[in-house]
Amino acid sequence: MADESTNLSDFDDRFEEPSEDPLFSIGEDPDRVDIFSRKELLKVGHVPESTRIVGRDDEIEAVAAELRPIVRADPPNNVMIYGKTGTGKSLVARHVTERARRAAESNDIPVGTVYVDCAQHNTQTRVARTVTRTLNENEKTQFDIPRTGIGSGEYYDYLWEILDIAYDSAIIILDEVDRLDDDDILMQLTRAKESGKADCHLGVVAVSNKIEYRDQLNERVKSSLREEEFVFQPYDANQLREIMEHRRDAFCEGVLSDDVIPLTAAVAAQEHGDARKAIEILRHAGELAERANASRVTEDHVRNAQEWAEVDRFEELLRGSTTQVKFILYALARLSEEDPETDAFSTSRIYERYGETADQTNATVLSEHRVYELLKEQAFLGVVESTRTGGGRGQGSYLEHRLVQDTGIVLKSVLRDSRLKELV
Ligand SMILES: Nc1ncnc2c1ncn2[C@@H]1O[C@H](COP(=O)(O)OP(=O)(O)OP(=O)(O)O)[C@@H](O)[C@H]1O
Repeated sequence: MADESTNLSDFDDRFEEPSEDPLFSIGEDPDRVDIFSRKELLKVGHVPESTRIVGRDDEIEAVAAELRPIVRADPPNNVMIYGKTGTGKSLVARHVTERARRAAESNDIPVGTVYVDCAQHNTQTRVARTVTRTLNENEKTQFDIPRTGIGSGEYYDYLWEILDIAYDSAIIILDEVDRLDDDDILMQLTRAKESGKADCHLGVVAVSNKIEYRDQLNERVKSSLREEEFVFQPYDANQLREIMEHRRDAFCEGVLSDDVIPLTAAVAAQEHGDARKAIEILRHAGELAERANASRVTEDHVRNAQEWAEVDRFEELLRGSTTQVKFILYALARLSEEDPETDAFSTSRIYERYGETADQTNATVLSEHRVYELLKEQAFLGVVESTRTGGGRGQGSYLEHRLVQDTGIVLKSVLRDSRLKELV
């Protein structure tokens, strides 16, 4: 592994000036048209200002009502926001929390706010560390909180002191809260005041796309959380269109063809009304136009960007699957392509094609039974649909399998695996 402290500028310098490196030469193409003017508006994680937030007024008002007491130095209510991915949960949580902080501060009430992505910080220690280090106001507390070497208990000790010294209230957003490996953190935070650990009001805004999350919490956590729940509904095509219209200025004037935003909205609405997907497809369509040196972003760029997004999503679904599983899916995809009249294929037919595929790349060929088991596993994951047929007279019943996703998408995705590339 490379030494962490290796300075890249120490590497052998073959190009005197960075601009001389042909790999990075931008070139002055007189016909080149700029596509983006403020691309950052389409970046994942960008928090748009309030004028760009569309169609969530009721939700913003509802969440704000729970946090409003902090403006009068009263305790806020805890909030739980559920909803499918890309429905604006994190956005609303962050937006309302920030506005609450500003409103309280204009009344001279200091409010601390922290955003924790629990997918990244999924242990009690990591969450406690992030919250403590973010809220630590060094000039007021004189604490220098270590990054490593102490456990959650010590972080909490610091935290309670920081809260007492620096704040009247604090709001902690726990995004993707279902990814936490331990719900004790919720107990610690929601009971801090009543258990006398801190004198500051603490509000938790928890966000999850798993509606069943609450049922998994233990009774003590549930009773201390006593939260207000909100469920965000997916966006329809009109709302998605509005959301993108409000970021149109990410592009240079006149480069978006008229049908680009409506088409992107229609595509994302079919998916399940995911605003993130819509914004990603729009950005990628622009990048494709840029790479092709086109002067406008067109419907074709959107369609290609949509396919790219689907291949990406399918790849995500296969993350962690072995190359053998990809051989099996490749075999099934090829069969479906070669024989479009047939809707589903028996295990033995897939096995035969799989054997040829594995042979071609000199990979180990698994037994038919193992392939059957792997197909059943893929059916469980929703990649394959397996149905039992009656079979003919004298034949027993057997399983037939078909791909759930479009064949082209599956092929593009599995062929990204370097072992399968040689099949092309
Ligand atoms: N109402 C809206 N107005 C403007 N932009 C929005 C709106 N809703 C979502 N977005 C944008 O869509 C993207 C996804 O939103 P967000 O991250 O809030 O979704 P989420 O529901 O938290 O999704 P996940 O569960 O996957 O985290 C962000 O870039 C966000 O800015």
